[in-house]
Amino acid sequence: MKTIDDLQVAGKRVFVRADLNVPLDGTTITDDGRIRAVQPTIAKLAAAGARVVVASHLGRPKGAPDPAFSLAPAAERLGELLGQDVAFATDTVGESAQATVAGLADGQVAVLENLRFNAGETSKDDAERGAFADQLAALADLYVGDGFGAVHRKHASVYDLPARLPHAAGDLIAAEVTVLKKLTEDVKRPYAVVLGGAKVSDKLGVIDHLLEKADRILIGGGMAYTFLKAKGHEVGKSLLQEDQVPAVLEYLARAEQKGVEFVLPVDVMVSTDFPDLKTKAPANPGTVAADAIPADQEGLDIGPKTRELYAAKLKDAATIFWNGPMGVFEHPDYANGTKAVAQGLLDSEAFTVVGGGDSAAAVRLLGFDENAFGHISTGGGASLEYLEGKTLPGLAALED
Ligand SMILES: Nc1ncnc2c1ncn2[C@@H]1O[C@H](COP(=O)(O)OP(=O)(O)O)[C@@H](O)[C@H]1O
Ligand SMILES: O=C(OP(=O)(O)O)[C@H](O)COP(=O)(O)O
Repeated sequence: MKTIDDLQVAGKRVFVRADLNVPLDGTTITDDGRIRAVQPTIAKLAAAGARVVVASHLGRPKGAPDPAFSLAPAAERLGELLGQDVAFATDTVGESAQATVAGLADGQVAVLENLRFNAGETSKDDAERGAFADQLAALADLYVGDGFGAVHRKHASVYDLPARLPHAAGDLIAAEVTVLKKLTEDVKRPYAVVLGGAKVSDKLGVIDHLLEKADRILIGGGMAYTFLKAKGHEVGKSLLQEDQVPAVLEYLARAEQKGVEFVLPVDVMVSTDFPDLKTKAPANPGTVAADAIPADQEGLDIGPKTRELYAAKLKDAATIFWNGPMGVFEHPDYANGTKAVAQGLLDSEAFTVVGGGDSAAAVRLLGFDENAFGHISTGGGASLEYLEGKTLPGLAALED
């Protein structure tokens, strides 16, 4: 893979595919970690005289403009971090984008509006994605892939665009791959993996591979309820991926055969209603045994006994990989499980890797020192699929 140092960027329009998918409260960025992570690449290109065109997705809009998912706040924050004005195009490939890019002088930076406001970005149809990639390619001379959090997506800006322009990997992708590679080669044991979060259907599949690698797999977050259901327990209104129950049963059986330890919640925090994340009004959750979730309740965090159990299961690990919060950490009443796991990583002697936009944000928002962890990856699904040994579209596309 070429790096940006291999490119002649002075005077050129350089398209940087970043992952600026940051958590927002309205238009306020609650954690800017992903912007800080890619800022050095953008600063380096600008300092070398490039006209930098930054593009990203944010959230999952449905292929059409939606102001709730605008990248305008991210563009503003990027400008603050760079200490220079950053232009913002109010569309991605239309008149505003074309005029904004045409107006860039050497060393200046622009951010385009959310790539996913265009159906072509995420289309499964090669021709539709290709047509959108052609429009993006018209805005640039060179391509730098540095959105590590999205390299597992076969999307136009990640996969099709680099085939149309001379390309290189940015410094963030290079750094992420260097650390994650270590976990695929020589892993110190016991190797514990903690999985949680809300993107359950995306992430359940990686367990298939982890069963060949990990010694211990701890399950929390929204993912836990599909496991509890597979164990024959009712899960009330909790997140459930019913169609994955047979796969989970197979994982549990294979783990037993292989001597891989699956650790599931023994108790959970529940409520009849999803908490108000805006006002953070007290939610007064109840605590119930994991096999006794009432039909009208939703599991929103691991319970106190599970917190202790998970801390104990992490204590003697030599390597820990963690993706996905243990609960709805954005509300203080459901943050304790995520806090306990973060603390569990720090209390171990292990080499620790935390992956994922929300997991990394949770660590910082809950007051932990990010430098105390071995590595904080900007990608959750991306790092899991990398560890799986899969060919990631956004990395394959950067190869020569
Ligand atoms: N039990 C649960 N029910 C619903 N949502 C949950 C639950 N546990 C965690 N979450 C949510 O999961 C989200 C993060 O999931 P995900 O995007 O998969 O993680 P990451 O970005 O770290 O890869 C958080 O917004 C959190 O509120
Ligand atoms: O947040 C992201 O992934 P993550 O939650 O796995 O860390 C990336 O920005 C990818 O977003 P997507 O899962 O909507 O494609």
